[in-house]
Amino acid sequence: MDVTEEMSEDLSEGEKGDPVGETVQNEAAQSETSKVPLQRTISNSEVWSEEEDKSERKLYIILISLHGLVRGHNMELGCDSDTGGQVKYVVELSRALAQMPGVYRVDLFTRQILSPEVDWSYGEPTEMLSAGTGDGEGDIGESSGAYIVRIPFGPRDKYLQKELLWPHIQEFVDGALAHVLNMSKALGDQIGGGQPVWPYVIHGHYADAGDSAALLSGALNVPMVLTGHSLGRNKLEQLLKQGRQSKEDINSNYKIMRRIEAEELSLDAAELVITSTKQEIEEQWGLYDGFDVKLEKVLRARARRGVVSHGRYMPRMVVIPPGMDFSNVVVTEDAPDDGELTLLSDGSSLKAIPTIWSDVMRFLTNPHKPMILALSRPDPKKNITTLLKAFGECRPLRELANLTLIMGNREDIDEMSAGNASVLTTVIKFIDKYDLYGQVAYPKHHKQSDVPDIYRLAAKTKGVFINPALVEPFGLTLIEAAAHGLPMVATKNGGPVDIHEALHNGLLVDPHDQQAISDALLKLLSEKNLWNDCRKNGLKNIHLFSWPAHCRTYMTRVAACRMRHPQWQTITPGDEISTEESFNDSLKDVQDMSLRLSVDGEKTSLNASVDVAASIDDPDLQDQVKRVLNKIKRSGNEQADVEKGNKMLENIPGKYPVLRRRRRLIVIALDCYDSNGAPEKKMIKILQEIIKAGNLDTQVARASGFALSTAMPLAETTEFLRSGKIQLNEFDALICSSGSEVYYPGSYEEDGKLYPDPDYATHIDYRWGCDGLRKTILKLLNASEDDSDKFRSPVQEDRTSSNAHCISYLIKNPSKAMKVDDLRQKLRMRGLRCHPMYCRTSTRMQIVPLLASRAQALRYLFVRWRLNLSNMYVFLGEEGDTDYEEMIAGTHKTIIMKGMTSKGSEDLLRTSGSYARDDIVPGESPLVTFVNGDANAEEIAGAIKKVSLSASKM
Ligand SMILES: O=c1ccn([C@@H]2O[C@H](COP(=O)(O)OP(=O)(O)O[C@H]3O[C@H](CO)[C@@H](O)[C@H](O)[C@H]3O)[C@@H](O)[C@H]2O)c(=O)[nH]1
Ligand SMILES: O=P(O)(O)OC[C@H]1O[C@](O)(CO)[C@@H](O)[C@@H]1O
Repeated sequence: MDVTEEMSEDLSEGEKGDPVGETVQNEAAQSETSKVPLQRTISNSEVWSEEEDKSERKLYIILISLHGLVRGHNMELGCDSDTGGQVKYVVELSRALAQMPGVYRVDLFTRQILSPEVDWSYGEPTEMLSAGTGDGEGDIGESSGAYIVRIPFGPRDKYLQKELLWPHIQEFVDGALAHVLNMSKALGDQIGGGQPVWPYVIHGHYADAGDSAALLSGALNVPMVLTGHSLGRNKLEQLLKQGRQSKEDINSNYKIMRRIEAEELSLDAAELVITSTKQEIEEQWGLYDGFDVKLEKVLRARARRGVVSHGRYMPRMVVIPPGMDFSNVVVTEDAPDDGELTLLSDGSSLKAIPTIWSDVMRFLTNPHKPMILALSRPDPKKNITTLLKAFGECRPLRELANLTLIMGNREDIDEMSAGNASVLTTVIKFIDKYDLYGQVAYPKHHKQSDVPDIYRLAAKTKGVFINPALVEPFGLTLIEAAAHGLPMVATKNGGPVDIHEALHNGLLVDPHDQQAISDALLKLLSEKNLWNDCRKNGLKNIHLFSWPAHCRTYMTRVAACRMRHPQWQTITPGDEISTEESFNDSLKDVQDMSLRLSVDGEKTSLNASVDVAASIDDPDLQDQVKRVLNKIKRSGNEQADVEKGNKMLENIPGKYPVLRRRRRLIVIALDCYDSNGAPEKKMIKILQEIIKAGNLDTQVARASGFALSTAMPLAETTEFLRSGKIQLNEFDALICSSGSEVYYPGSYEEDGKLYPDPDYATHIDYRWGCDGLRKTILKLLNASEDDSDKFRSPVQEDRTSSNAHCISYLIKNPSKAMKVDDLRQKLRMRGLRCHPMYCRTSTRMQIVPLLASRAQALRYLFVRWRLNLSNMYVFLGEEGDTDYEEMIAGTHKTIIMKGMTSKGSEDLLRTSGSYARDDIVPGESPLVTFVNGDANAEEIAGAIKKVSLSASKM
């Protein structure tokens, strides 16, 4: 049964909804033409208002493109599977966004690669792409502009192609988080009046950066945007269709299942998905569990009418095609002449022509013939070999034209990746087979600056650009060709359909149909009028693809997202305070301040107090006083006297977690349970030893804290600790119920009762639809809410373990339980975004919010209390609950205790054919060490030292 039908009782209101996604592309440019039927012109009021934002907003935007071969000058494009159009896209987008009024800084995060295998420029920690335009009042801001920020992660001295980066994503996220916290603070000092300037949006490009952006935006509680560029499900479909590799081989070569899961997670977390074409929404994203065209329509219509959707969400999709950098384009609207080529055939003026022309022409017997140009990475999916066959087997085409293949740069084919090498070998074999010598050019090298000249050469010969890719998500080369007056023949699969609809500059073909390819090329090359029309149309409409127009639409769409950023409800002394002494000094200052207020005017009115607060020089102190006053205001007593504030301030030391004053946190996350899911007694002993180990070194002991991280709820955790006579306040933090609650023993406590951190609750609340989930899970698992029916029901809600952000179930028979992969898929298909997991030796299933987990809880401690992740030491077993893998990697240090856990819950994690643990966790890392489960305090302290040392050598 169709999912929307199945949900009919929830979503019964047969709304019509708008068409899915919206093509609001480049409306500013669009107003210059009325010819483009597929685009909806959005109204001026929807467009980012320059005037308003120039004065009021100073935005900080983060883009992520992960693999690291990204730089602002002489980009290496087309060399391998990492150096594709996305690199150019993100660099040009960063520059263009930084030019937008209201945008202060754009950071493009990528990997720092310090390896002799790649150019030194990829190792520079930062690179300025463009200077800022200041704050709109003529000042150039200190940190404004567009920057590439290179974050080290994974092996420092090795280049890793994008398919191998998956196990290192957690480390990237932590490194990026540290940068964001510093930058937000620095920007706060520069332009935010001392308040942190949080990222306005975090935008992931491609699956890997989407995965990272989901975690980072979740850790910071800011909106996420996604651009897919090229989608895994589509690639898998196409590769299977080609029939050359089995699904297993495709998975092992391309890590395709891990990539697909990353794309699904990105859909779960993103507020907005930017696509380059309409086709990408319907036919590509439509293949994903987490996106359903029909359901998206219904949910959007309901949201517009304010009708509840029972916690179901679909990201908003919007078509905004990329722009182009026109600065290197030289073209005249008139038909080209071949004057420069004539000079060349004289042999007298070689110097007058671009070098790349002679590099191409040396292959050709008659360089005056029209040139069929293909320019792409030598990736099998670009289908260059079918083009070669089409050319080689079509006599009239060979007589009429030459073929030029620009396939990146190469030194030695044997050194290239298997896929790329096989394309090049086949090309050379076909040239030989069809005896195409003198008719096909395939230069070994070209520079980025040569690319415009290559298009110009093809246009001069009245040639044609061809992109025969099996599927092309967008196709930057097609707009580049059009901008140079070169008509196109392009695949009818993917973006070219939209490009053709906008530009009318050529013909579309079935890329699997060799005959159709040669026919289309012949037609376009031989019908002069058609060729001229296509050239003119392309040139006339190319302005539709402009970056400034892209950015205006982009900013409008982002502005419509529900804005979120870290906000603490509870009183927190200023961010600056890092030592106990300075903390106490500041606190005393605030108390003095308050005391003065109350002495000066006993019943000082709140407004008068606010005025006095405003006169305090120190912004942090001022902030603290304001917070207290606001709190009084919120209490509803307009004329509240300041004594009340004093009382609250006096109470701060007792209420305020000591975490901020810690330099090091030892986190114990050992999942040791017996077959009933009860905590094993041996845990007590090991907890005692770890605490002892942490206190052994008296120098660091004072600044060291402990946290316990567990699937158990608070009551059970407390009970267990008591049974071992371990004081609750040995721990600074308790991360309970699989990361759905955080407690600070000794703080947030009233009448001996411990309350969870309310700010954490707000932080993880994103997309949490508790009631909808409860209902759906009962349906999916064929379970019953009725206690009298509980013997028949395969699961039963464990109410004592559930809380506002965790639904816990007892599993009756783990061998029959649905795997996490399956359950998550079914929930996603219904628009329910959450984090399902099994724990306590598969005796419990817990559903927590999408971005809540024990790993994310540690990131929260970093954001909230500035306890740097790299100063955390996490103790784990060799197995654990299904959220355990995410805790192994990251910038924290991990100590794995051997033989501690007899059984985890991993059996219930993945279905067969899914991705593997190696795609989540790095095989070896200097940040991970091992110690025996029966180790004593000295041995444990030794392991802590050992991992610190190996980490310091990274
Ligand atoms: O030898 C080469 C090959 C390519 N390029 C350049 O690299 C870019 C390639 O981009 P594109 O043709 O769009 O293909 P991909 O590399 O596959 O890029 C992916 O990302 C792009 C941006 O989203 C989308 O347009 C594509 O459809 C998608 O496959 C273009 O600027 C080319 O000029 C070179 O400079 N030299
Ligand atoms: O073949 P795939 O894996 O879909 O990758 C293509 C993508 O990879 C890149 O080349 C680099 O990330 C992109 O430019 C492009 O989006």
